[in-house]
Amino acid sequence: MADDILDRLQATIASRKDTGGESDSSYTAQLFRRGRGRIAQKLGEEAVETVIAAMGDDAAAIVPEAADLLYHLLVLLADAGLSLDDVRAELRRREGKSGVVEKAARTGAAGRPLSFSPSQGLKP
Ligand SMILES: N=c1c2ncn([C@@H]3O[C@H](COP(=O)(O)OP(=O)(O)OP(=O)(O)O)[C@@H](O)[C@H]3O)c2ncn1[C@@H]1O[C@H](COP(=O)(O)O)[C@@H](O)[C@H]1O
Repeated sequence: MADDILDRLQATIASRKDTGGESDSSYTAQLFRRGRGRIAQKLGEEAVETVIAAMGDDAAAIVPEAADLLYHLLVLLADAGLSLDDVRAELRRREGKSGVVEKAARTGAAGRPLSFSPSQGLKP
């Protein structure tokens, strides 16, 4: 059995997908049955609940919301035929590359904040 809880959870989710989403007693199977739109909607709800918890005073309240978020993200990845390894590979590709430098290369804005004027909108 995998050491890491995320790997074990991913394996459980994959096994629910393999059953063809038939089990009534499995929330994961129900999600697969309802399809990508429902899974994405639940992920969005859990993200909003995480944000709401983050805006409160109780840091510990973020933890269960983060767990809901990660669980639903793993279901979404599985539904799309992807896995944590795909995300790990992307994170490895980014490793050591500053987010500020990456953004500057993408926008040409050298990390400067955008300015706003009513006539011209947002400009770097
Ligand atoms: N980690 C989780 C997990 N986190 C959250 N959830 C479910 O996600 C749902 C979260 O949705 P909400 O908070 O909006 O609650 P809700 O109102 O009941 O949800 P909806 O009716 O709106 O869908 C709840 O039903 C939770 O029980 C999870 N369900 C399952 N797992 C893991 O998945 C495994 C397999 O679960 P089953 O597929 O149910 O056997 C379990 O052993 C756990 O390890």
